[in-house]
Amino acid sequence: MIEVSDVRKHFGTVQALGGVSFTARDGQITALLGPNGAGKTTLLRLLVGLLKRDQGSIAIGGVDPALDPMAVRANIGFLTDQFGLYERLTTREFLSYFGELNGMGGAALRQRIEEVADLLSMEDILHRRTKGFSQGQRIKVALARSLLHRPRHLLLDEPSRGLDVMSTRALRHALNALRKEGCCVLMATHVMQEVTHLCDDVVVIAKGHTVAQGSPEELCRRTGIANLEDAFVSLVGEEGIAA
Ligand SMILES: Nc1ncnc2c1ncn2[C@@H]1O[C@H](COP(=O)(O)OP(=O)(O)OP(=O)(O)O)[C@@H](O)[C@H]1O
Repeated sequence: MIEVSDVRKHFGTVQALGGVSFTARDGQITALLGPNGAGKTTLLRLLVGLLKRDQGSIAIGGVDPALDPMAVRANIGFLTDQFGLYERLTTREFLSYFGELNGMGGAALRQRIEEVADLLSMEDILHRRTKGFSQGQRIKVALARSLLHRPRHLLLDEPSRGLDVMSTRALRHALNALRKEGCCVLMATHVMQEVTHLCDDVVVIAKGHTVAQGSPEELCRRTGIANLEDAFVSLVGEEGIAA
């Protein structure tokens, strides 16, 4: 479970987060929905301990990433927009390397790489060097890396960008499987269709503040608007859109 309470963060005079609070539960996929500049990436970076908050509290599986970042990272998979691939390595070599960094090895690691490749439908690129990979292939490798150590929490920053229809379906299938295993998935996204079809819960943020939290159906009911995209625009308001 991820618990966030009144988290604030400034970069100099820029307020990135001015008070974000929500809970993301185990066995659920929670969407982080907000206009450009709302603070989604900043929040994810705070959650994994890459940034330090100015104020508020964060607990990932009960642990504060500011106090024990290593314990939190052992329990978290993080997909950012920086994939950090090593282009001279094949996908399998890259995953082996990061598996070993996470204390895995031998037959167990080899088997886990096959499992993750199967989950993400990426068997065809396991033997290839990552140099020249398409955007979708790069995302798959980075996602595979974040899943190798079976994290209980998965943080994804716009995971479906650049994915074709088949890869998007493979991603959805993988996220559904992780949800069934009880994983807590938090996903920043702009794709309303993905939120409607995949997410149990939605946290709406605008200008660094939580605006609403609820299932897609609840948000539609609350706003009296049948379509999630229109409900989102109504919750955020014209002010948030211009942020
Ligand atoms: N390192 C930084 N230095 C200065 N300002 C920053 C920094 N990182 C983020 N910001 C600012 O904080 C605010 C939130 O940015 P953030 O990247 O978290 O938004 P986002 O919701 O992820 O946006 P997008 O959907 O466009 O990716 C923005 O105004 C951004 O310019």
